[in-house]
Parts: sequence; C-alpha cells; structure tokens
Amino acid sequence: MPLGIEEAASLELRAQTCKVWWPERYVPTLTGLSGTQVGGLDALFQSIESFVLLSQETTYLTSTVKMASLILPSPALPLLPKLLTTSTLLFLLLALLFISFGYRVHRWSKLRHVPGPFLAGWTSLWLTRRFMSYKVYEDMHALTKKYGPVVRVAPTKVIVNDMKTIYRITSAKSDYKKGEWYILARVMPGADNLLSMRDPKLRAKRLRHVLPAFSGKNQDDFEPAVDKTIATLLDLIDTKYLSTPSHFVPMNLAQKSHFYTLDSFGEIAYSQSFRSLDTDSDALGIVKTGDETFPMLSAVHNHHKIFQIIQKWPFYYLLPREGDRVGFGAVFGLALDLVNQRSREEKQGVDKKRDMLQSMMDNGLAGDELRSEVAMSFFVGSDTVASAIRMTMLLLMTHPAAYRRLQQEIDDASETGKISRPVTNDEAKRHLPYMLAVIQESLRLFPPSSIVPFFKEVPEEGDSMNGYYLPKGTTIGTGCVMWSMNHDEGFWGPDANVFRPERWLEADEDRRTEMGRCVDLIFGSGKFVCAGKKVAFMQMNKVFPELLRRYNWSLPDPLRLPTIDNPTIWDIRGLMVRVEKR
Ligand code: HEM
Repeated sequence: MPLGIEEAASLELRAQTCKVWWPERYVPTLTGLSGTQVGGLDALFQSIESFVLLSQETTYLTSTVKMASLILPSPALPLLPKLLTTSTLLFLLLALLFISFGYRVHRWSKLRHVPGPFLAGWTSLWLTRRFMSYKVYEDMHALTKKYGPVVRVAPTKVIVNDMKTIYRITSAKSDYKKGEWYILARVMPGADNLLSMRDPKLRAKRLRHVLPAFSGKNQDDFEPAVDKTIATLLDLIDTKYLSTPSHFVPMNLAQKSHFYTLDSFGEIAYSQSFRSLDTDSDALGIVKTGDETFPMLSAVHNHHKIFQIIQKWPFYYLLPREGDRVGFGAVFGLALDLVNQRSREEKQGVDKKRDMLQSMMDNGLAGDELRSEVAMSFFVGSDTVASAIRMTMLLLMTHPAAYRRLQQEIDDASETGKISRPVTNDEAKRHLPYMLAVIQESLRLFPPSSIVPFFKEVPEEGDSMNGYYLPKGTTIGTGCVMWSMNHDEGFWGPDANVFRPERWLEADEDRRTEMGRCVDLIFGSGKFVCAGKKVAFMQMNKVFPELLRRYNWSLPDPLRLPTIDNPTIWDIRGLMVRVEKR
C-alpha cells in the first residue's frame, strides 16, 4: 500500500536517525538483512525504541535478580538441576514477581507524599512518553499548575517550579551534583566533557582548564570573529537571497541562522569558519548530525542507562568513530583534525592563535580530554543560539508593532552615531534597550533548551523543599520547567503568553531584576551555569541590528506557515522568508 506523506516523512526521519547512530558502513548490512531500505531501517528503529522503553524495566529486573541471588545461597547451586521442576520454576517466577512488586512498592513509597500523576509514581514510561511527544515543556507547565511547585514525574524523579529553590540547589555552596542523566552529553565515548562530567572534584579541575577560554581572558576580544561572520552572512543575502517587489527569492532563515552561529563559533573557538555561509551549505554535516540526533535524544532523556550500556563492550564497536563520513564519527574526526592541526602548528613554531582552543591547550588540556571538549562545543555552541535567533525573528515578523519599534530604535541609533557599523556589543548594550527587551522576551517565551531536563541529584542526607522531603536517590529536573516558569501567570501577569517586550521597559528596577533572574535560569545557574552565556548574548546583540537596519523581513505565504517542533531545541521547518533591501 502506498505510504501517506506523514508516514513517509516519519519513516524517512527514522531512517536518517539510524544513519547517524549506525554509520554508513553498517547500514547496507542492516538493510540487506531486512529487505527494503526504509522498511528495514524502520523495523530496526522500532526495535531501538522498544529497547529504550524496556531498558528501565530491565533495571528493575536486574535489581530483582540481585535480590534473589542473596536469597538463594551458593551451596544450593549443585542441586539446581534436581530443583528445576515445573512447579519450582513456577514458584521461582512467582517469587521473582513478588520481589519485583515489593521493590516497586518500596520505591514508590519513598516519594509517595509528593503529588503527581498516579502512573508516574510507578513507572518511568509515563515520563518517557511525555519526552517523546516533544511537548514535555507544556506537560510540565500543566502539572505544576495542577499539583503545585514540586511534582513527582517518575518513580525517583521530581520537577521543581520555584525560582528560589532552583537558585538554592544550584548555588556554589550546595551539595547537589549532576545526575546520571548528564552522561547523555558525553559526545565522545569514553571521554567526558565539561557538560557531561559529574564528579565535583574532576569538574572543578576541568573548569580551571576550560573556563578561561569561554570568558575570553586569554585571548583577543571575540568581536572581530563575529563581525567577520556577519559580513559573510550579509554578503550571502545580498548576492543570493534578495527579493524585489516583482521577484520573490525564498530564504530559509532557520538554516541561515544556524550557519551564522556555527561559523561565528568556529571563528571564536578555532580561528576558522566552518564555511557554512561561504558555501551556503552544511559543509561539514554538523547541522545535520544535530538535527538527526535530537529526536533520538528525546527518547532517552529518561533512560540514560542505555547510554552506559552501549558505551561498553561489545556495543562499543558499533559506535560512531573517526573516519566515518557522516554522523558523530565525522564530527569526532573534525575535532581530531582541529586539535592535530593546532599541535602541528605549535611544533612548527607558527604564531599562537588567540582563540578558545589555544586557551584550553595553554591551560593544560590535551589528548582525549581536549578532543571531547572540542566535539561537544560544536553542538552546545551553535544550536542554542541559532534557536534563539530564529525564534526572535519569527516573533518580530509576526508582531509588526514590535518589529517597527525595534527597527526605528536601530535607525535612530545609527543616524545619531550611537552605534557603528558593525555595531559593537557594548554599543548595543548601551543604546538599544528595546532590542535587549526583545531578546529577553523571546528567550522567555521560547527558552532554547526547554525540554532538556538537566537532572540534579539530591545530596546523601536528602533535602526539603517547598514543604516536601526528598530522600537520597531522588533527582530533580531543573531544565524542563523553564517554559513553565517563564509562562507562569502568577509571576508574569495575565499576559504571560504574549510577546510584549515593553514589559521589560515598564518594570521598575527591582521588578526588572527579578524578571531577569527568572529568564537567566534558562542558562542554568550557580555552579552549573552555561559557560557560553556571554558569547551567546554577544552573537545575538550584534546580529539583529545588522539584519534589521539593512533589510525588511516578512513571511511571504500566509497559507504555508512554518511548523515548529521541539525535539530538544526549537526546530522550525519551512521558515522561508522574503528579504528585501531597505
Ligand atoms: C541561548 C543560548 C544558550 C543557552 C540557552 C544555553 C543553556 C545552557 C544550559 C541550560 C546549560 C546547562 C546548565 C545545567 O547543567 O544546569 C548549558 C551548559 C553549557 N553551555 Fe550553554 N547555552 C547557550 C549557549 C551556549 C554557547 C554559545 C556556548 C559556547 C560558546 C555554550 C556552552 C556551554 C557549556 C560549555 C556548558 C557546560 C557548562 C558546565 O557544565 O559547567 N552555551 N548551557
């Protein structure tokens, strides 16, 4: 039977996802085993999905077997064949089920006082389904509205929708640490990066190696690198994508914003562009790798253990590796090339570059540790800001009053010489207050990583919050509540869901600070705060003035509006815009 468009698109997505995780060299074998290309990969994908869903159940079973092995003493082993009659097997099965049930009741009872959906207290699959819907941010909002600030979302997991509590548990002095979830951020098998590293002592050491690179202390200002990329972006638009009243040239703004953040991050971090804007293509496949992996991540946010399993023998051999032409393997290869090239230059006595990579090397980072930081940075350093830029532009194009006011502010500042061409970060911060309000308001409405849970682990002695005691072994999702906190009518007022940058200018200083603290949380906070926050704001502050003073932007076709999903960051498909020179 012919496939419908949606079915075909879903199968294609699954097939693509498989290609990322099972690089090209495996795909022919897998498809050969199972017949047609898409059908075979689809079947494979379904088994992966089932595997993911069952992994949690496997964990229970393992615990059950461990408990059973304590009950069955080892001297009984030689007698085992005699004991294995049908009735003893049946008895053992029942005993296992009983122990398993007991284990679940015990686990449920630890957090029974915390409100939440009934099923969530018994099985992790409830939360997994929410993650896989890509709408977990809305679900978390609905839950906190119904149950209050602390909600149980899985047998050992809660979310907390309270700004003060989140600041407290993430503060430098708190004993909370990153939960096992963070292993999902281990981009390179076997080598942790700053984001995936959980051990507080190792993290403190890595921070010393890595943080100076992000803060820009050891290198030239990052601005020239960003200016260079903006010039390439404007050049691309001027030469290829300008529409006129009689001639429409569609431009995919979602894609170009990602090219901009990727290339400017390349310049800042490695003194070289990734040539996406130059070539107007995802030249190194980094964008594609991220886009294909994120849907997969949403299935495992609640099943990090599966990652621990596949990073070990024998699954290890199936993982992507340098030398692959696509997927993560290709990205590791790129990380290796960048590091090797820099080491060669060092040996040849080439003048030291003053970028992030050099700073990390000068601070003692080398080998796999360095490569893992580089590989991770391709994703954290570009996807999030690209998401913020595309959502801001979409909000502006759909809110003409805000759009006009911002364009006017930029025009006035240009005419009076308050901002130069290209605008500096400092000028933007001092002379474009409405633009800063637009950015804050856009980040508030669409926090870039609003479905990512960033689970934190309650300390050994447990903790009490908002009237609930949380014992050791509980983890708290501090990320996937960002949408909820930033759409809370109690905090933001009845127009919490409305894009209204003016709220930032109308508020008095105390209130503005409080609002800023709430939005700030989308970057994490305290000892877990995003290392690239300054870089992210600089990339945004510098690009909007250039885009708006030079061009007019609009959505050309009201019948073909873009579709928006959130399989980890905001993904807008079909953001085809009309760009006209002013
Ligand atoms: C709008 C843009 C961005 C947002 C919303 C964002 C958000 C976040 C969040 C929520 C975390 C994790 C916090 C936690 O563990 O609780 C994080 C970590 C991190 N981010 Fe960002 N980020 C952005 C841009 C960037 C950029 C541009 C870079 C690189 C230049 C970057 C580098 C990092 C790094 C290295 C970490 C790990 C920090 C650590 O664990 O100590 N981020 N970010």
